[in-house]
Amino acid sequence: MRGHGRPFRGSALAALHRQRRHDRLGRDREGTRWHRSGLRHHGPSALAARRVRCAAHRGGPQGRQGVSGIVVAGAGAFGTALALALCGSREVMLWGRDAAAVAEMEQSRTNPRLPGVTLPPVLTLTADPESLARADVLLLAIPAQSLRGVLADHAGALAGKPLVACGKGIDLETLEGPSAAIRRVLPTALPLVLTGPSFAADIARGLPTALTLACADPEAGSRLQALLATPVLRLYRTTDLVGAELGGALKNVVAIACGACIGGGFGESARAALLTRGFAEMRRLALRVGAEETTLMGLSGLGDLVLTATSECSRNYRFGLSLGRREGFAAGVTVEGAATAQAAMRLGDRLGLELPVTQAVAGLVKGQTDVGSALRGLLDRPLKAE
Ligand SMILES: NC(=O)C1=CN([C@@H]2O[C@H](COP(=O)(O)OP(=O)(O)OC[C@H]3O[C@@H](n4cnc5c(N)ncnc54)[C@H](O)[C@@H]3O)[C@@H](O)[C@H]2O)C=CC1
Ligand SMILES: O=C(CO)COP(=O)(O)O
Repeated sequence: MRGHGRPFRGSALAALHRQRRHDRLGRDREGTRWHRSGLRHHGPSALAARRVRCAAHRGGPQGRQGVSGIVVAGAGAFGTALALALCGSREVMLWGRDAAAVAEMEQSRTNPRLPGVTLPPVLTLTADPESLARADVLLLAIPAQSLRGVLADHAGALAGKPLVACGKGIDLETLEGPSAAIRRVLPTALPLVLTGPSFAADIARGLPTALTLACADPEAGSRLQALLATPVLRLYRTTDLVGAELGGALKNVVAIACGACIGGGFGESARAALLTRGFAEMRRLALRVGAEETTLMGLSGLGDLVLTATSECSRNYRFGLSLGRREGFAAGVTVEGAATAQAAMRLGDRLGLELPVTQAVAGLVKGQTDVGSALRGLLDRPLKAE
């Protein structure tokens, strides 16, 4: 049973201690030490890493004082789902930029982007930017092309804190992922990435989900893992930020290709080929910019690709379907793969990499080609070793 509807009873500290005990057992089995004084990470975000430790110790009392431990920024489908998943046992606030939309959510206790889901009273909603300043840890469920702007607009509130990027895309201007955006705009913050196969609707309903949490500082990563995991939201940690965020970003491009393939009537065998060759491209690009193979093979890469490129619950896949069927697509729906296809193309060009599936998607999105021509272009490529 999930904790929705259970009032927060100031038990965040106790919950955290339980989690840490649990985590310590796991780490002992792995042969690593939990108790370690000092920080391994001595970069500009060392202060933020220290904050993680302090937040872990202060979670309960802070909650009782009404100072939010965790703020989820971005009251769309994913931000709302994450806030719902965490709010049963922790002090969580969901922040949205649009005061009218937040007021409507507060009044109806629903989010139109998550039909059929009720927001429990324990989940606090706000449009007040001051709430960002009071957070110990922030989850940023913001689309990739807006992230840098949000970081800059709220720099004073976010500087020096652990910032968990939950969006999946590559910035069209900088050709960087969310962790680099955080480092670029807020060098004193501690960037983390939360990514992996997870539809907001599934998380919001409390269905079991496993995600990757990436943090360059292993100790801070462990603490955030303990803070953000729930009985049904299982987090695996890695220090490979680049691999985690690129897997999450690039799978959206391949999902558009797979949707277009089915929408155009080219069949499931062709989709399997696109998924596999698309994954080869994801791997080629990600490894070139420093990602680790194991990350690409894990939840944030292959895992999320399999989910997104085969399910009509995915907006990227559905967008691809509409391209294949030559239908329109609803405006205002977040389709990260559209911009990320262009960004990945530019990155590939800069690095001298061949990314034919990405190129086809970029052409489709821009209306420069149709699905039939794009597929023929892929089939006509010179025969080569796999
Ligand atoms: N919906 C899903 O199943 C999942 C989504 N994600 C990722 O999460 C990110 C957000 O997606 P969703 O929440 O689904 O999209 P959404 O379209 O439901 O919501 C996006 C939210 O971002 C907010 N936003 C946009 N620009 C903003 C800005 N400048 N300042 C403040 N807020 C801003 C919007 O107001 C909106 O509330 C995307 O990168 C997506 O790939 C990741 C995993 C699952
Ligand atoms: O990232 C997702 C699933 O892991 C959500 O996919 P869409 O953005 O395509 O809906």
